[in-house]
Formats: sequence, C-alpha cells, structure tokens
Amino acid sequence: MGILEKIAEIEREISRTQKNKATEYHLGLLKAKLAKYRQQLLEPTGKSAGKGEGFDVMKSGDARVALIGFPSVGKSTLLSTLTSTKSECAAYEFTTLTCIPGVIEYNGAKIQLLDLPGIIEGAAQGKGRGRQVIAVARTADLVVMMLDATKSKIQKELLTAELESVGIRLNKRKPNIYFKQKKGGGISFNSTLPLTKCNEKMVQLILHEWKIFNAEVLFREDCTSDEFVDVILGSRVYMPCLYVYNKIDQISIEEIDRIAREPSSVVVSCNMRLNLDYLLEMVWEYLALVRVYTKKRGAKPDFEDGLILRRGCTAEHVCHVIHRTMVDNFKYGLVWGTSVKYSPQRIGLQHLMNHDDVIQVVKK
Ligand SMILES: Nc1nc2c(ncn2[C@@H]2O[C@H](COP(=O)(O)OP(=O)(O)OP(=O)(O)O)[C@@H](O)[C@H]2O)c(=O)[nH]1
Ligand SMILES: [K+]
Ligand SMILES: [Mg+2]
Repeated sequence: MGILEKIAEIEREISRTQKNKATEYHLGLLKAKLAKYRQQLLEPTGKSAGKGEGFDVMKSGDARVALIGFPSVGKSTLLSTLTSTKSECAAYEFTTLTCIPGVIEYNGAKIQLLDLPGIIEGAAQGKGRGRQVIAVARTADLVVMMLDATKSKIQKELLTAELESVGIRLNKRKPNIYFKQKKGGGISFNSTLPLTKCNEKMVQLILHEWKIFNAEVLFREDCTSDEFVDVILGSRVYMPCLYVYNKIDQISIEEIDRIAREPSSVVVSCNMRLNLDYLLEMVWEYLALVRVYTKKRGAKPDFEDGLILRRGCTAEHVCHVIHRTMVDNFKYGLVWGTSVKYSPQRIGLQHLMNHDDVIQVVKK
C-alpha cells in the first residue's frame, strides 16, 4: 500500500471513531501515525526528491510575505495594487501559475510580497501546485491568507488544515516540551504542572510508534498529544498569519463589522482600495519589524536611511548592522525615543530598542 492510501485509510478510521475517554489512546495513536506518514510524504528520499520543481525566487529585502488563498480571491490584484509589479488578474481560476515577487516599501523597509497560484483542497497531497506553494510559504516570515469575504467561513478552516498537515502552524507558539533521545535508560517522563490533555501512557505509545525507546520528556506546559508529536518531528514551522478578507465591497456593513472583529483579521477591497493602509500597518506589526535611526555626534539623525531590525533587538544588534567592529569599540550609546525615559539617555549594549528610536554610539 502506498503512503497516500495509508493516509486515506487512517483518516477514514479517525472519522469513524467516536471521540470519548475509551478511544482516547486509539485516536491519539492514529493521529501520531498520520503525522508520521505525512512527514514521509513531505521528505521523499532518493531520486524522487522532485528537484527543480519548486518556485525558485530569490529572497530579498527585509522580510518575506507569502500570499496564500483559493483561486480568484484577489491575490494578484493585491500584489498589483501594493507593489509596482503587475501580476495578471482575471475572473477565471488559476490565472497565476507561478510565483511572482513584488516589493512593498513601508517605513523605509523593503518587504517582499509573493503572489502565488491559488491552492485547492488536497494541495498538501500534491493537488494543483499545492506542494510548491506550500514550500514557498514555509520560507516566508508571514503568511497572508487571503479569503473571499463573500464566500463561506469554511475556506479558512480548509486552508488552515492544508497548512497544518504539512507542518505549518499559524499564530501558534512552539509547545514548551523538553524532548531528548537517549542511548539507554528507557523513557523518563516528567511534567512541571498537572496535565489534562496528555499523559505518560500516551507519550509512551507515541514514542513506540516512532520506535523510540530511550528518551527524556519534560512537559512544561499543558500540551496535547498532537503538540507532543510536533515536538518529536521537530520540523514544524511556527509562523504568524494575517487573515485578509477581500471583496468587502460585495457584503453588508454588518458582515464587514463581524469579520473585522475576528482575531488577526483584516477586511479589505483590493479593487476599491479600501483599508489597504491598515493592512500594511498590520503586516508591519505581524512581521515584528522595527526601524532604528543612527546619528553621528553633532549631526542630525540620518532620517533618510533607517536600519530595519526585528522587535526585541538590542543596541548590540544595531551595532552589528552598522559595522562588525562596532561592538568591540562600543563605550556607551545615547538614545532618543520611546525606549528611554529621557531623551537622550545613556544606554548599554543590552538596551532594548523601540521602533523609530535614534541611537548615537560613543566609541571607546
Ligand atoms: N468585487 C471585488 N472583486 C475583486 C476585488 N479584488 C479582486 N477582485 C476580482 O477577483 C477576480 C480574481 O482576482 P485575481 O487577483 O486574479 O485573483 P487571484 O487570487 O490572484 O486568482 P488566481 O491567480 O486564479 O488564484 C478578478 O476578477 C478581480 O477583478 C475586490 O476588492 N472586490
Ligand atoms: K483569478
Ligand atoms: Mg493570481
């Protein structure tokens, strides 16, 4: 039996099995098996590794955003509106057949926006160009899932399931579980808090499924067995995602209002250019980018050329971007902006920088 049939069979069995206390272990194991086969499907070994069938688009700029959605939701219209690149838009499905990069300039940053072919249910199993699209999504810093506001809610769930099945986790944190394979000693299982969704027996069963008989497992969070499987596999990608509902020119104000209140959602109309400024603000926010200006002693800050960094960056990170010897020569910094109480304030290398701060480095 091929992997695809095995997957289909397990999926059938899962849907046949009632969810209750008695079937808990059986279901957990089935899902672990499913994850194992899907993993094999994603990482074919040997010659069948499908070389050169991906979309080879060079990464460029400060961050990469991938546009994922069903056909004809308006992905290409968005790219053509926000960037100077034109990607063909049309009323028929699968207008876009390859990966088309454009550049958004925002807050002095260059954000690469990738227009991609529409994906359909079963994409992860290789339907349409699904596998290639998903491969590109894995390389992005942010997924913009574009949805048609006039269509049913189920599109979002279907797409999320497609991405989940290939190991992409949207707007989720990595499970806080310590896992280490050992040479001997059996399986040692511990948790730092009472567990309500998973237990030692489940963990044992799952590990046996992977033929792991010696390991240390420590749950630091009340995780599910699915999350534990994610940790064993290790190849999961945790990515921020914005749900962008397009074509709001076609629905009622009440509907728009309802959708706009959903978490991580933005409502737009690409054709009518509605709410695109807010979309850019949210993209910036979700990419967690920060712009920092530098200033030389006695001179005005260089507002023409900000440095683009990630949220949580320190003065040390800024120094690294300016010059590789800067950190060694760093005596202290002077910072103007929202990260300090007084402007300017003397700061050290570990100082956390905020968006639009100005920094002057005083050398030894
Ligand atoms: N009413 C309305 N139609 C829109 C809007 N944005 C795009 N469209 C229309 O939707 C259709 C599909 O747009 P595309 O940009 O080609 O969609 P796509 O997602 O790139 O489609 P594929 O490349 O085929 O996957 C076109 O007829 C657009 O004119 C919008 O804001 N409102
Ligand atoms: K289209
Ligand atoms: Mg398109």
